[in-house]
Amino acid sequence: MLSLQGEARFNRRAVKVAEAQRRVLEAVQPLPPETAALWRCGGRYLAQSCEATVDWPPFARAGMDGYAVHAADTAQATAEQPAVLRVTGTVAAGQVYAGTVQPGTAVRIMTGAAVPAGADAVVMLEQTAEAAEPGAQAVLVKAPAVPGQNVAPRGEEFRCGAVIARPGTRLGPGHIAHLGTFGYAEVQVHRRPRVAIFATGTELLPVGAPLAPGRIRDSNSAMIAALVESCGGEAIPLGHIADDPAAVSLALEAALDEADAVITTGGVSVGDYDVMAVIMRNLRGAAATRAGAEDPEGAAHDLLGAVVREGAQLELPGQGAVPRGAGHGLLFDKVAMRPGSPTSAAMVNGKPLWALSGNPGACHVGFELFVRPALRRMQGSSSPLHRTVNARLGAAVRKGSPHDRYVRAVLGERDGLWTAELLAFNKSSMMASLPEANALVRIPAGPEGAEAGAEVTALLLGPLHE
Ligand SMILES: Nc1nc2c(c(=O)[nH]1)N[C@H]1C(S)=C(S)[C@@H](COP(=O)(O)OP(=O)(O)OC[C@H]3O[C@@H](n4cnc5c(N)ncnc54)[C@H](O)[C@@H]3O)O[C@H]1N2
Ligand code: MOO
Ligand SMILES: [Mg+2]
Repeated sequence: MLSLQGEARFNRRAVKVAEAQRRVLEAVQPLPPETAALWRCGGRYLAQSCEATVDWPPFARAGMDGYAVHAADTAQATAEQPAVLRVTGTVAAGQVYAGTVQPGTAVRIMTGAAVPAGADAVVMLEQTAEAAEPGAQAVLVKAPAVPGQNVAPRGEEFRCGAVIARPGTRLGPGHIAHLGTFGYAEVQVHRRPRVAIFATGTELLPVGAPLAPGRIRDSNSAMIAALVESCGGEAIPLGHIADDPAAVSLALEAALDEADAVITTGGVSVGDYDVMAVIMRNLRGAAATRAGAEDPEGAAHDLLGAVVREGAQLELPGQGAVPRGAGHGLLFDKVAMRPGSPTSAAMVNGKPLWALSGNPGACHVGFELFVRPALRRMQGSSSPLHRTVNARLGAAVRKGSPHDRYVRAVLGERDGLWTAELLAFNKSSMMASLPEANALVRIPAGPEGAEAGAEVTALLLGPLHE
């Protein structure tokens, strides 16, 4: 069985969270654009610039059902002494009134219809009455109208040519409404990353299996799939694999062939069976190996295959230069944070590979900090990192830590300020607090934790209204 010898397993160098994020974001590229039907574009990232193709509204539009009038005709109107206007026709939404409204006349009009030429105001139906004389075709206006009343002028909201959405914008329902308005039946959006996911761990069982002594179900794979889908990726679940280097290497190669990115969970620490740690370690030397290789793809293949053939006896080059954005090699294999310190990431032939921790809490944090921003970037996002807010801690944190901690929390508003209540059961190995958390709160490294009311940074995990 695979085993890392001596000191070799301990010389991983921790990088800071921001540096690890920078390395991942520099390494990945937006996927090519594709054409998608507008109604399927919610949550997708624009790969084109979109402009208003007409003034909006495109014509002066009635905002009420009532009568289109000359405001001046109604200046003296009261309930007791209404203005009497001759009604010359009706215009429904979608119709265009052929004539011009002359002084002393009115046209009955419906909400959304084009206000006829000549009229400068719409009087709502409730401020009018039918004329008493039968067949008189007249309306009594009981209140004065002012010019422009209940009329949305042409171009009030958008001028033709104005930019309505830029490349990198994540399309929400509001953007979709604009694009529909301006005739974008199809839109150029970045392709969704196809993300293969597999778990390593001999103890793992499929979710549908009964428990057996010492065994647990692979819940991380499904959690990661949900996380991938929540940021626009397409999850390709590949199941779980025993801690067998040959099997894991093969699965990894198949996953890399099939997908744009791969996420694994488990086996990244220093245990005897932590297979992913060895695979990531072998990618450490990738830059050096590749420089001397005639066939870079072949070299990459060897780097994975070497685990199978040679296990821990590999000749491992030193840390060397990290090939940032270069498309192949380790990005980091330790992060100065809790939980998730063994979280690792690499590029393999231009595709990102994340080896997340097996501990569910650490797996979740690793995804949020290093995978979500990158999947956003692969979709062309112009702001891939989490939105953060400054919040006050609801209660003191008594525990110090040598590294920044990312603690699951519920963020809410108290006395007009964001307040973060840290959740119980938020250790790396725990999952009880996962569903409730709407933020990850950063507790800075230090010997003493933090006081109640201390200002902290909270990374928003999802829309707060959900
Ligand atoms: N001697 C040391 N031991 C450990 C260290 C260390 O520095 N020195 N680091 C600890 C830290 S921190 C973490 S985090 C974990 C990381 O463990 P791995 O990423 O190697 O994960 P595993 O060993 O495979 O599993 C850990 C834990 O999670 C459970 N697990 C694994 N996969 C799944 C899954 N798909 N679904 C649900 N649960 C899963 C697994 O059964 C273990 O209980 O290492 C510490 N150890
Ligand atoms: O770094 Mo580990 O994820 O804390 O427990
Ligand atoms: Mg382990």
